[in-house]
Amino acid sequence: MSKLFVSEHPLIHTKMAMLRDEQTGTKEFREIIGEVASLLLYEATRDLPLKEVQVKTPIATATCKTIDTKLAMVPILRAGLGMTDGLLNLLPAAKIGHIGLYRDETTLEPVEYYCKLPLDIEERTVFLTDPMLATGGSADAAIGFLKARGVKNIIFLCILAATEGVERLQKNHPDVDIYAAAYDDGSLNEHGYIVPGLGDAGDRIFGTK
Ligand SMILES: O=P(O)(O)OC[C@H]1O[C@H](OP(=O)(O)OP(=O)(O)O)[C@H](O)[C@@H]1O
Ligand SMILES: O=c1cc[nH]c(=O)[nH]1
Ligand SMILES: [Mg+2]
Repeated sequence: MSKLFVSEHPLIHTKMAMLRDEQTGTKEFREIIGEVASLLLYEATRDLPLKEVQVKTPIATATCKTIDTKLAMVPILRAGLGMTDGLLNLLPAAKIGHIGLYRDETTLEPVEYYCKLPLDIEERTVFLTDPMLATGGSADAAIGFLKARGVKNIIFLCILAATEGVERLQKNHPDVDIYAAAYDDGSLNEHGYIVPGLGDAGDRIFGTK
């Protein structure tokens, strides 16, 4: 079964409290989403492979280590975009793909409207990002697209995960580790929203409601 990492870091706890607060406005919400995404990526890159390199310092040659895999970020539009700048702060050379999905409000099923991925995506370790993992339908479908393109190493990063979504991903994609800044262990409400959650992440990031 895949790993579920849920952060217990005091910085993330504090920022999650601000994200959950209904009084937090768009500017601050967007900034904090980026900060939490960076902190989460720090954890999610911990096990990446390393290679030795020789670096000439002003004094002598040092044996150093650098990441030994090609990387890509793939945000699930639209809300996943809110995490991208935070990730690029740590890995500015990563390639970026986009998968456009929205969740049908009635059926809660994901509807695809866009997909553009780096040509060599199958050679890359892919960080798939979406702030919210609710029913898991959107992440499940996005992982399916990546696998259909031959991607073998996928790590899913989200700000808030719910039990239903985690169980769905672990059942359908046991090879994909999940990194969440927080986890809400309860049922979704009648509209498929995470409880207590943080509301509609896309609307809060982009100020559309
Ligand atoms: O786990 P699920 O039940 O699929 O729900 C999560 C999805 O719902 C939200 O997207 P939404 O459909 O609101 O689109 P948006 O990002 O354009 O706001 C969120 O950003 C996820 O993509
Ligand atoms: O709670 C939820 C569930 C799905 N999408 C969101 O933005 N929030
Ligand atoms: Mg939304």
